[in-house]
Amino acid sequence: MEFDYDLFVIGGGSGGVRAARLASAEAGQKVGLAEEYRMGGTCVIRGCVPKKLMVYASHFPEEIKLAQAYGWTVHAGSFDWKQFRHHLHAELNRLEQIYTTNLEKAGVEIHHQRAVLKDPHTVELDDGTTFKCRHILLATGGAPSFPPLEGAEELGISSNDIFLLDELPESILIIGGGFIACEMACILNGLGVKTTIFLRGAQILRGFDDEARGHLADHMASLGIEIHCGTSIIEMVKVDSGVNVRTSTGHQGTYGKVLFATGRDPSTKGLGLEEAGVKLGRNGEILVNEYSQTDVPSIYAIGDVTGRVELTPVAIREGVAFVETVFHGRPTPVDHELVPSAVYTQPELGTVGITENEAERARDAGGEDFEVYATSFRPMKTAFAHTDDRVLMKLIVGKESRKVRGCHIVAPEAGEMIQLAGIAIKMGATKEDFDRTCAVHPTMAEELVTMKSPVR
Ligand SMILES: Cc1cc2nc3c(=O)[nH]c(=O)nc-3n(C[C@H](O)[C@H](O)[C@H](O)COP(=O)(O)OP(=O)(O)OC[C@H]3O[C@@H](n4cnc5c(N)ncnc54)[C@H](O)[C@@H]3O)c2cc1C
Ligand SMILES: NC(=O)c1ccc[n+]([C@@H]2O[C@H](COP(=O)([O-])OP(=O)(O)OC[C@H]3O[C@@H](n4cnc5c(N)ncnc54)[C@H](O)[C@@H]3O)[C@@H](O)[C@H]2O)c1
Repeated sequence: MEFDYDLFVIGGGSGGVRAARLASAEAGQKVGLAEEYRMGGTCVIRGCVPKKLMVYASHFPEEIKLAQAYGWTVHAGSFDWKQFRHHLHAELNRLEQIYTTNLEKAGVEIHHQRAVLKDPHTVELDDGTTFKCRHILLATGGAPSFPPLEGAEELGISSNDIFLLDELPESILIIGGGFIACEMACILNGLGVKTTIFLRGAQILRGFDDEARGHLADHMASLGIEIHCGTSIIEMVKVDSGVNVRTSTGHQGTYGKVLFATGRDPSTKGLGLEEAGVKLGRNGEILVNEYSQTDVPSIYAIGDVTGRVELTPVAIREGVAFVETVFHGRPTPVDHELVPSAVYTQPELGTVGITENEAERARDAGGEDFEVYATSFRPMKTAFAHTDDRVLMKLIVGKESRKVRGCHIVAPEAGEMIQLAGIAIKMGATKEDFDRTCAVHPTMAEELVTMKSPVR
């Protein structure tokens, strides 16, 4: 068969862009890529990047309060959302252009339109053009999902909409207790929006270490964020000042906006997967093997659309491993073990490895026993300002192996700290390796190498 492309990538997000660039520039393949919205995908346009810039913006009121305690005569004044949004989008445009230019420089042919599969070797663009492709990589990511509640999509907004708001509401109700719910709650609260969270479960951030979740929830509440656990929304009605909401617990209230942060669905609708014979899992994710290959040998999938670990660095690594496997003849399975991550709340939660609960379950199932080292303290910077802010550092250590199997940090800049702890833990460091590492003083992170006795 004659092919138009050695590789065609559908989706110009974190995973797709990296795979396309490497396959073209390093492996010398003829590569095409289709992006239906904006180059850079979720992370650059409506995820990590604009979110982190909003995190920075939201920190200033607390910093200014601290500055006052340190002797500065400063006042927060007011926040100009429109000015910030203008600057934010100028920055996103700049990044989008860089992504496009880098792909072009690498020799990738970009098609700025939607693409779908026709068969195992054919893609079709929106304008009807078809291409024969030796390999096809699906990197279409995911999109916010709304619960099946009447009015949710019409009256509610998703994280996509936050970055485009004309003005910040006076109040917001956030539904959900995951990454996006907690980050957006801290951001919007920091920017002066009265913020309430409703979540179904008993605590925010299911799946994270229980002690870390409790510590963070307390801190978020102390900042003025109202968190209602065990609460589901059952009715939404549009009113002049926003949306009136009724809950399963009998609560009724009106909020300027209602943000659904209730998870994301893999973007597979109308992609032609059935026609091509690609199989989906229970949550609509594309099923792949350890090399990101689907059941159809010429079709691979990476990133959020595969529902494995939904993080940008993971999508990128899956893209790199795909190119190694398919174009360099070096079969490279993707390593999803011990992926560090951070939730950019106030303060941040950094985590790598197992939680105390997981360690308990593993032990009860006949696995290794474990020790918990933990400390909670008032950090020097904010203690000076007489705030009650506390930091939590926690290590889960294998009792026999002595390996540090989990690390959980709730602290300002925990994302930066967990990146470095993650290296040691990925290398298999033991508690004694941590102990013989000299502290850097005075820092918060020094507690990671000075915890002497297990607390449990
Ligand atoms: C609010 C938010 C904050 C986040 N913060 C972080 C963070 O701090 N750190 C982190 O690691 N991760 C974060 N994430 C997750 C991260 O953004 C994703 O894991 C990552 O973007 C996944 O990359 P991807 O390549 O799989 O897909 P995406 O980046 O979603 O890219 C998929 C692309 O495919 C395009 N597309 C879809 N279908 C088609 C089609 N048929 N034809 C053509 N184009 C198509 C889409 O328009 C999109 O541009 C965040 C996500 C959100 C929503
Ligand atoms: N800092 C980061 O790295 C970062 C930030 C944002 C997002 N992400 C990635 O994006 C993914 C998606 O984030 P997310 O916050 O949308 O998902 P999530 O899975 O973290 O949270 C979804 C929340 O919605 C709740 N929920 C689901 N259905 C519901 C319903 N019908 N009614 C009420 N509540 C419901 C869940 O219980 C959960 O609390 C994350 O898993 C993460 O991998 C990462």
